[in-house]
Amino acid sequence: MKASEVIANLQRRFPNEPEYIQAVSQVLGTIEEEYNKHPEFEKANLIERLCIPDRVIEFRVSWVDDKGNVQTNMGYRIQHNNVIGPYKGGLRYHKSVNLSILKFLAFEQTFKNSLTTLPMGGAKGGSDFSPRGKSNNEVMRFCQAFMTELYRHMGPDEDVPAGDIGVGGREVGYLFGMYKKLTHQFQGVLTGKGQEFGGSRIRPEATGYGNVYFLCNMLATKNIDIKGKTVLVSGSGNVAQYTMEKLIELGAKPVTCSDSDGYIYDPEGIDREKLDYIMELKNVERGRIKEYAEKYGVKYVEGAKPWFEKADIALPSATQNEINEEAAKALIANGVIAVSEGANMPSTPEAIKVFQDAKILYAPGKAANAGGVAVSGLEMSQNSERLKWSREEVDAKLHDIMNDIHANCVKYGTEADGYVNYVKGANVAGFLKVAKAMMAQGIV
Ligand SMILES: NC(=O)C1=CN([C@@H]2O[C@H](COP(=O)(O)OP(=O)(O)OC[C@H]3O[C@@H](n4cnc5c(N)ncnc54)[C@H](O)[C@@H]3O)[C@@H](O)[C@H]2O)C=CC1
Ligand SMILES: O=C(O)CCC(=O)C(=O)O
Repeated sequence: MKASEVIANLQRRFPNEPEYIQAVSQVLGTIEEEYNKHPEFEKANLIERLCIPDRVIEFRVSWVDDKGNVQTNMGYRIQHNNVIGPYKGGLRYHKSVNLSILKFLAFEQTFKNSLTTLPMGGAKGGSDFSPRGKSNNEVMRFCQAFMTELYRHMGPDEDVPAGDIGVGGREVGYLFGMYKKLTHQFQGVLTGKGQEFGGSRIRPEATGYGNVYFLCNMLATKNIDIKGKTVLVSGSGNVAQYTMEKLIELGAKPVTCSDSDGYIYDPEGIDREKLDYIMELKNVERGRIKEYAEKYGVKYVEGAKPWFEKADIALPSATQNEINEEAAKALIANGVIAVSEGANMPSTPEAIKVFQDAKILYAPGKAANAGGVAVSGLEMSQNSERLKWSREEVDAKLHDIMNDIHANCVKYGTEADGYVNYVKGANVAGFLKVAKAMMAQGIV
């Protein structure tokens, strides 16, 4: 396989899908050498079958807003690969959602899920519907309309969606209710469910906690303690909130967080009380992060990202391509020692190069944020056995999984000079498991 030729071919076939091509390019560039050690892969044209999703489902969603107007949105589900388990991955509701973004996310999910050690294939879905500014009733009607199409493609052994940007506990609840109504089945077909109806303990916390556990593993390779470190966090949604919670618990100091309008900088640190305020503001009142700055009298920067502030560590937890080359250079110039991605693909290829050239600790999302889907996998296990595990049990398993992913990155990513290329490590480890399963299952 020649990575550049495969990428050029995909670019020709999918000319309007830049995020998808970006994600594929990142992976192919790092697995090429390993792939070419296996002539049987090339003979089976494994790479093309792995890059192109198994299935793309696209549908119209019609719903009625509070004023009685009929609205339409697009709905999608990308079932990327199910060789190691049922399709699994979140749903994103955001006005920017399109095929390119969902195809990149589904592709990444396949490798991420492989890394978790659990039997889950990769998928992603969502809609260009934005819950922002909508009433609860509008969100409910939209979720119900979305499910009237999606339910045909789901099942506990077929495809198990969950949350992502714009889809949290509220949306998962409405989606689950409609699935149950349509099918008469109470099944583990969605994860991130409420604690009262089959949700796993620690699932809401898992992505953020898992990212901090992964970060601690990276720091440990340099004998660095997280205690006392200042941290730039972006986003203020699910991942950002529980990232900050774990940082505070471990004695680190988050000093920024953001939303799509801007970021706040609190040099004293966001403590437990201030985090409770953010959770209330974002999860209940659905307000803007600017209000934090007004309440606590700190700096708010409109229309900007937090990467130009000084800190020891950066944990991007908002969205794709939120750190560009210029921001990466600023982070390095300001002395950042580690970047660990809570979001999916938040760093551009140019930014990643800056981090790796500077030889800082840098973890890609598919390794560092895999704790969320891992606990989703544990939720599926609990649903299957009709049991609910304790917080301690789930957290211990999450710890083990993040340790295992870190060890695999070190195994496959350590370079001749001892530097751990976590991108290569994660991609090769994730790839090998999927590739071996594909070979065993024939050309299907
Ligand atoms: N929820 C989960 O379990 C997992 C989420 N992720 C990734 O983490 C990231 C955040 O997801 P969640 O916290 O679940 O979503 P969320 O909807 O709870 O929060 C998203 C946050 O990002 C901000 N944001 C969204 N688009 C933005 C933009 N264009 N510019 C600046 N800020 C923007 C929002 O204002 C919000 O604060 C996404 O990249 C998602 O794919 C990754 C693994 C699992
Ligand atoms: O929990 C899940 O199934 C999906 C999580 C997710 O969307 C992600 O890992 O990006």
